[in-house]
Amino acid sequence: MKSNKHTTPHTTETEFGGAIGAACLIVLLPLTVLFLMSVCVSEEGAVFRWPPTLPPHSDFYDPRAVFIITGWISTHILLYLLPVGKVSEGLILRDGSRLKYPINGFHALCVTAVLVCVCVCLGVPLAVLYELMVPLAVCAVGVAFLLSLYLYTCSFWTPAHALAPGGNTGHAVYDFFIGRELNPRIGSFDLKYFCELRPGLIGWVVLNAVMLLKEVELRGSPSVSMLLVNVFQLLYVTDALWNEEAVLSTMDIVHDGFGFMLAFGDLVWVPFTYSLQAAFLVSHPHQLTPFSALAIIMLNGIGYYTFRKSNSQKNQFRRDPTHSSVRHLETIPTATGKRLLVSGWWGFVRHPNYLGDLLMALAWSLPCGISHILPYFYVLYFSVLLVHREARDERQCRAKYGASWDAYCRRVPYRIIPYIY
Ligand SMILES: NC(=O)C1=CN([C@@H]2O[C@H](COP(=O)(O)OP(=O)(O)OC[C@H]3O[C@@H](n4cnc5c(N)ncnc54)[C@H](OP(=O)(O)O)[C@@H]3O)[C@@H](O)[C@H]2O)C=CC1
Ligand SMILES: CC(C)=CCC[C@@H](C)[C@H]1CC=C2C3=C(CC[C@@]21C)[C@@]1(C)CC[C@H](O)C(C)(C)[C@@H]1CC3
Repeated sequence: MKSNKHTTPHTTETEFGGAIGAACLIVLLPLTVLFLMSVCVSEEGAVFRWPPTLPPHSDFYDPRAVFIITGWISTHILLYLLPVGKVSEGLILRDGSRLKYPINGFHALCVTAVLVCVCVCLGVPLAVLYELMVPLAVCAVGVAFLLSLYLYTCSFWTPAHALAPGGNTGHAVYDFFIGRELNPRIGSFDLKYFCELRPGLIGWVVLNAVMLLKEVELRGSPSVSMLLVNVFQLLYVTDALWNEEAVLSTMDIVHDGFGFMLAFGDLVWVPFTYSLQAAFLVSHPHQLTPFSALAIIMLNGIGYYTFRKSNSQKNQFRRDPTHSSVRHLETIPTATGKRLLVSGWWGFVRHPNYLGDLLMALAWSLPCGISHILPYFYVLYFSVLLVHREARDERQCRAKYGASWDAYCRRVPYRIIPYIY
């Protein structure tokens, strides 16, 4: 195969502070995960305490963790390869082709749920994974680094049209971080699509279940707070896998390369930081009053309704604008032939789905009480991620739709939160 090194024009625009920012993030992101997990299990649970309470070095490695992570990823590779469910086509690529993707993530979730139930019934001590959380995270970081090195190296044998628009600056560290290749595959196995929805996302809810089992082991029964966190987050993950096809049109699949940022995000950040609320509740039990439990359930319900309805409305409109559920909506034309919704959910704010997601994020943290900042880490990080994501999407839409996008922004002035942002 011919190397593309000398044939691809380099992108000049960078994000995250360029090569220096990327280098810092490559070091800081894994340290942040380990720091948060260590603080979470400590008695004080204090993020701002200095020096931080860290476990001894010996606690960072356990051979069982290597075995578990290898087994977990292998199981999900097998489930991905099972010929069940339909096969969908992604959006049209620059060379005019369309890739095929198996839509069987929901099956993988169901099989995992059955396996977890069988383990519990057979008395397999799953709660022991709670003690292995830090070595499991260390091992997942190792997998993310190895995978990113593999992706970066292989990208030099990829044709120029298969590279991501933003991951080809020529700065090795930056490109390693952002990802050079858009849709890296081994045969028909799509590495980015697999990582985005399977091992990390399903791993997150399994870790939550482990926390619940640990709580039962320690206190005899699960708390209302723990049940709420588990049910809310399971609903979110089930929704993502039930609507798996919709991920094929997200910017991560369509626009972003697959490098350290997404590999680490999918395999480490999602399972080990999104499960912090449940981990926190094991070491810091919190009693909810029936009224606060009800208020939190309502908040999650409103958030989920906003998130699902707005995502479904846009997906339906993009698939078939003449469908009875969307044809009454007001739209504006664009030069590309596509139209933009200016009424319904997308006439309320420019990102109603982000608003719903943020309301849910708050509902996942509130069951932990308000005595510590740690369970609110997800809300804070997620707000930053969505504001940054909104700005990136805005740039891409302005480039795509020009004056029509400006007209949409005038018509719908608020980005995520009405009258505030
Ligand atoms: N839990 C987590 O960690 C994360 C969750 N998310 C969630 O993922 C979901 C997907 O988010 P994301 O991929 O960022 O983007 P969106 O689903 O918000 O899609 C943005 C795209 O929608 C289209 N669009 C925008 N405005 C309109 C309009 N008025 N009418 C019609 N089409 C419009 C444009 O694409 P086009 O015109 O080309 O169709 C635009 O690029 C969200 O619900 C988000 O909250 C995202 C990141 C992390
Ligand atoms: C700090 C760091 C390394 C950030 C990387 C960002 C990733 C963690 C997120 C980028 C986009 C994501 C999406 C989801 C999870 C988080 C990441 C990977 C998602 C799978 C969550 C479930 C949703 O329903 C979704 C499928 C729409 C969503 C897609 C984007």
